Amino acid sequence: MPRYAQLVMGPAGSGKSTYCSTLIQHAEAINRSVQVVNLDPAAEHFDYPVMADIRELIMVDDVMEDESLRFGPNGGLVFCMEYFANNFDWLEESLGHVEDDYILFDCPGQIELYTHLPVMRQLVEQLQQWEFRVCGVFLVDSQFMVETFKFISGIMAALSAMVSLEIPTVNIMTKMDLLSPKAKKEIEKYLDPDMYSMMEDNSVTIRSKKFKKLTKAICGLIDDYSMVRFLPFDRTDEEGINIVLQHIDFSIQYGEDLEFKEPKEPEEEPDNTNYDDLFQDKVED
Ligand SMILES: Nc1nc2c(ncn2[C@@H]2O[C@H](COP(=O)(O)OP(=O)(O)OP(=O)(O)O)[C@@H](O)[C@H]2O)c(=O)[nH]1
Ligand SMILES: [Mg+2]
Repeated sequence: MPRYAQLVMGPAGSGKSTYCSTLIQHAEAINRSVQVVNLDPAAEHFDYPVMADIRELIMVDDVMEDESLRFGPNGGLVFCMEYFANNFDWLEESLGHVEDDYILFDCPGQIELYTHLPVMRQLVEQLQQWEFRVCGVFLVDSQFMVETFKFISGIMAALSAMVSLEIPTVNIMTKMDLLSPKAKKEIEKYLDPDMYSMMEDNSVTIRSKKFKKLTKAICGLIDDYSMVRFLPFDRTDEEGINIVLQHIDFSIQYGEDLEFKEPKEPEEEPDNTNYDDLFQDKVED
């Protein structure tokens, strides 16, 4: 039986930990078992119960305080993640071997982890060896997406994660609840973007010919291959959260191998039910 994992990624402060805790609450409400593993060795606050916490293995503060290493916060994080990659047996022990497990991995926000460092890919390969089906969930803050150029750089970040990890990826625009109704309307065009017309709208503001050409080529590439779409995520909207979850479940075929469970019997049957009435057409005299 497979197990299922979401790698929750995205730039610093994009809402990864909030996404995890929102999803945990949603899963509880719909009676589904979902657990979280914190993979951020610099995490200070999160409000979900963890199945495992990388800080039990290594913490950024300890690495930064080490006199022989002398790392700053970013170098310290990279050191921690490399240490983690050399100690996957810690993760294996913490995860145990439960079939049908569904686990969210709350990852750190340093973008270099998803662009050129090998650790996230090594993690994916390791999880796959443990029979996990892994979906990447890439979060981008909607506050930064209301302008075309910010949007293109958000897409490029999501794309580099997709290309370097080679797993199905669902891209999510977070913090939709903070947008005004006008901004919400404005952002709709970014969810399933028509890059060519977006480019046309903004090309007037680009003065350099070469830069215009490059931006056009990038937009064309994104559009031609329909490579990036975003799903809106509003933590106050249960229906929207459900749609996001359905997309992710579909990409890792969650539910296909689950055994059918009998629905719960109602506590008490109404004693005036006449089943013959329900199943037979009544003939009126
Ligand atoms: N209103 C609102 N605030 C949000 C939402 N998601 C995150 N926030 C706020 O944004 C800030 C950062 O959220 P986190 O969930 O900690 O972001 P993160 O991506 O885990 O951050 P790092 O782990 O530091 O990279 C917090 O103050 C959250 O309360 C959201 O959907 N709506
Ligand atoms: Mg976080």
